[in-house]
Formats: sequence, C-alpha cells, structure tokens
Amino acid sequence: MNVDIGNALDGDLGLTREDLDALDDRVADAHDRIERGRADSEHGYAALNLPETCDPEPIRAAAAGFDPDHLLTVGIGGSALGAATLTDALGSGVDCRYLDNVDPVWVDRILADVDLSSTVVNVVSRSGTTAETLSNFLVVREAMERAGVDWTERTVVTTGEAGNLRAMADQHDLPALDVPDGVPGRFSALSTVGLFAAELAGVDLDALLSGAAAEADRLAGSLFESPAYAYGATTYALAERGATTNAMMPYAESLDRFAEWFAQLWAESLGKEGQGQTPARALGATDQHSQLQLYRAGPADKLVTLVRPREADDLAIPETDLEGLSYLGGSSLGDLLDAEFRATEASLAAAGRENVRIELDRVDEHGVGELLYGMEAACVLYGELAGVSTFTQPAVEWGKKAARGLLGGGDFAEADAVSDKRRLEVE
Ligand SMILES: O=P(O)(O)OC[C@H]1O[C@](O)(CO)[C@@H](O)[C@@H]1O
Repeated sequence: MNVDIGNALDGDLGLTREDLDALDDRVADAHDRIERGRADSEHGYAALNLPETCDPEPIRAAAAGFDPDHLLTVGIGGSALGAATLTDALGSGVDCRYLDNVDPVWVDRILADVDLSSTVVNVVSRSGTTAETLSNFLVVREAMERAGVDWTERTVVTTGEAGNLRAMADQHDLPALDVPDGVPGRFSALSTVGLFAAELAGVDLDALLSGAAAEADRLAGSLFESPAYAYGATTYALAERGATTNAMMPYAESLDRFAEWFAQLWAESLGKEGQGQTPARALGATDQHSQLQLYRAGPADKLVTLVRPREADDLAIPETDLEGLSYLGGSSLGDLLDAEFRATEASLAAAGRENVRIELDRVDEHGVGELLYGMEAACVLYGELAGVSTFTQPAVEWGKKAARGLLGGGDFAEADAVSDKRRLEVE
C-alpha cells in the first residue's frame, strides 16, 4: 500500500509539512503504546496481531466439504462487513449474500432468490445476542425447514465463547468457529469472522494475511516511514484543523463495499466524546457526477481519500466517429478511469481541497490485505493521537435497549418520551 499525503498540505485547512514534523514525536509515542498493547494482546490492539495469530486451518476445515451455489452470511456491522468486503473484492464462484439488515421485503426477496438446498449459512455474532442477526437466522432456519432442507447440515456458526449461538451450536453439534478474543467486530475482517466467507468464495487466505503482515511490518515510530501511520496522522491532523468529514472514494467497483467497511471502522472507533470524523462513502468515477460538486465547492470541512489499484484488467474503447468523441476511441476504460482519478485529484488540489492518495498494486489478496490492515492501523493511531477509546462503542447501547423495550421485550418509557416529544408531523 502506498500513501501520498502531498495534497493534504498547504490547502484550505492550512496543514503544513512543519505541522506533520511537529506531530511526528507524538506518532512515535503512540506507536510505542500500540506496540505495547500488541505485545500484551490487549483488547483491540490484539487485532493488529491477526496476520500472525489468525490460523486459517480451522476456517478451511469448516468450509471443507461444502460446495454451495450460495453463501448466506447472517450478521451485522463488523460481523458482516469484513466478509462482504473480502468476497466483493476477491471472491468468485459462489453467490455471496449478506443478511445484515431486518428489512422483511429485502430478506424475503433474497430467500426467494437462492436455492436453499444449495446454500451454506454462516451465522456470525461475537455476542450471540444481536437482535437483527438472531431474528434473521430464525427466519432463514424456518425457510430452510419449509423447503425440506436440513439446516443443521448447512449451517456454520461463528461466535464468542458464550451466548445463544454457542449454545445452539453445541446443542445441534454444528461446525463452530471462534471469534478471537480482544478483536472488536470492526477490526475482525482478517479473522474467522471475515475469512470463512472468503475461503468459501475461493480467496487465498495465506496471500491475504501475507499482505496484512507486510503492512504490519511497515508500522514504525514515524509517520514518514509507515503508510498506515501517514494516513492516520494526516487524517487526525486535518480533523484537528476542521476536516470533520473524510470521503472514502475508491476508484474500483470491487472496493465499493470496502468504503462501507471503512465507514464503520472510522465512525465506531473515533466517534467518541464529541470528537470524530464522519466517513462519507463515495465511489470513483461515479461520484464525480454526484458528490464532487460538494467536495470541491462546498464547505472546506472535509478531506477526500482517493484509493485505486495501479494495475487492473482493462477493456478497449472502440474507435468512433461520434461528433466530438473521437478522443475516446482507441483508448480504454482503464485509461479513462485513470484520467478521471488524476483529474479529480488535481481538481480538488486546485481548489485547495485536501485529498490523500492510497494506491495498491492490484485489487488482489495481497493488496486487499495491505489495505484492510493499513486502515485498521491508521484508525488505531488516530485514536491514540485523539485520546479516545478506540475499541469501545458505548453509544450504540442506548438504541439497542430502546429497541428491545419498544418491541415489547421490556418497558422503555424513556424512548417513548423522547419520540413523543419530537412529534411535529406535516401531512
Ligand atoms: O458480532 P455481534 O456481537 O453480533 O455485533 C455486531 C456488531 O454490533 C456492534 O457491537 C454494535 O452494536 C458492532 O460493534 C458489531 O460489529
């Protein structure tokens, strides 16, 4: 992974090279803290050890013997997004679907669209108590039963040591993968949580973990020596100067879901005590015809992260005699995408709008391993510099409790009070 922070300097937000030089001592201290946390496998920091602690063999064993047309991963948040990022970017041969929401119309459509007799279900939940995941699994299980499919023959559980899913796996002797200790969901893509789907979809787990290990080897006591830390320190420094939004804009359809994964990583890790940086999901070249207007001419309160592979398969653009379009003919879609990437980068820089370029060699296992690990390490560094609790997510609990109460699982008058107070309906 290569990170170019040149366009983050001397823009509207006023970050300078001198500022980064001054920040580098704090990066060194943060790096020492991170390395101590890794050495002690402390909660959260343990995620940065996954390239060497994750053993692919149990994952391969759990996938062995299955040859499905479809894989239904039932999970939510980090228990779905890591797997989805990997199979969207690298998977092939298996139709991978992710039930990570409880929209009944959408779930019903997916269940109608797959052949449950040729489907493997991977139900994933560290806690084993997440309402959306358990509800969807119960719906999927009943659908399999109605279809005359023995769900116990086609279900793999990925969960923590305790909880409902572990008990169910034990009761029905289901294949069960352990969610690693000390790894929050949003940091678990390179663990059993993300790798079962990847394995079933034909991803080379060794190459993926090797890419992640290569990025881990580049962690260093200076932002100028580590791509991941260059990104983490620069995004932090820009946030300190008013960049309240970070638009993650990969120029590859295969990395669209990566932007969604990044959004959880960045928001749930860094959105603490009134701090944080809003991750906006964007896609190049598509959002040049959508969000770019705001990025270039709206408030100077954001940075754009431009991600692309240096190499990719290509498609020629045929010659044309269409008026004014002859410049396209004989070129290729890859050349056009490259020109659009560079034009967007230059357009933002020319307007004083900060942007960072991240490049992979290719969107392959090694490159995606570098990218996911690099973003995780960047996030951890940002959290250290910001002094926030990177690996917790207490703010999500109020809503969970309210949902349970409002569903009738117990009284939650506080939620009713808040909702009712806000009524001002216009019809
Ligand atoms: O794996 P679990 O326990 O079902 O949690 C799913 C997701 O919900 C959260 O705990 C937030 O509610 C995320 O951090 C996590 O990725």
